[in-house]
Amino acid sequence: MPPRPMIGYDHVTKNFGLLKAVDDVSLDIAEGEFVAIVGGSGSGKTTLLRLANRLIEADGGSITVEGEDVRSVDPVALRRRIGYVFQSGGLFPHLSVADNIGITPKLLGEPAGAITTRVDELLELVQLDRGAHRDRLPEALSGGQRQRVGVARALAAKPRIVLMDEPFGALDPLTRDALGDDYRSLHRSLGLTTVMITHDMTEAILLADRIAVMRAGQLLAQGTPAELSKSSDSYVLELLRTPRRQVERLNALLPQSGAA
Ligand SMILES: Nc1ncnc2c1ncn2[C@@H]1O[C@H](COP(=O)(O)OP(=O)(O)OP(=O)(O)O)[C@@H](O)[C@H]1O
Repeated sequence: MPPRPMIGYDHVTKNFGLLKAVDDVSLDIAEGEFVAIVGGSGSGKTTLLRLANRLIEADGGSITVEGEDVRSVDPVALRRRIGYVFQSGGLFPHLSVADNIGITPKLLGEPAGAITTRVDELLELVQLDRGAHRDRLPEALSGGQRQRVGVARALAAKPRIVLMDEPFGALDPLTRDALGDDYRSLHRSLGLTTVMITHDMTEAILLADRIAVMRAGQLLAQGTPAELSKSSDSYVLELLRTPRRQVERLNALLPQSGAA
């Protein structure tokens, strides 16, 4: 028998009025896996992600998290078990970095001393200097620093699963690369299961073990980049060709030596 998935979508459907935002999607995400969801704007990626922690309720099919049907789990309890990183950080503007990171442990009733220790551990984990950052407000951080705080906050309640909605999309390419690599290391060292939405196929190929391609609410294809490259679907092949075409154009434009 195959091991039980950490997240299992079984023929899941979500409608908004007449629109099928998620249309009969089945997808299993194994423990420890890093899965990227790619697809055009409006293809249902965010809806699919939010169905897992019941920020949105499904109309049909079923979803399990760690083997439990999410409908049988209290939504607030479920969300504390699943870290969520928003595109823009989603930090509370009036709370300091430390209070943003510590908000879930505080809601869980942990003692103040334990929260302080946890916040400091998390700042170190996401490579932010404690002294310089713990008391700042989000407005006094760069975009990359805000996303690091967003990751720290998502990890505060020690979740086994992290969902990320375009976490690095709004960052400059160097910061984006660094943060992606750092998060990938955390994913591995903490034994997380991660589902990340991205518009960037290169990022998906470099960071994820497996890629799920959405189009018009449907899951068009899923697999490793090598498996997807054998797809018979022209949209999937086109998505996969994009990074290679960019490299070819770059190679043609940049001199080979000194380009690194
Ligand atoms: N609360 C809602 N009410 C009505 N329609 C919605 C709602 N949320 C999403 N939709 C619609 O469902 C479809 C899928 O939206 P979703 O946000 O899941 O797409 P996406 O692939 O994440 O898009 P993007 O990449 O632009 O964020 C879109 O057509 C969107 O307009």
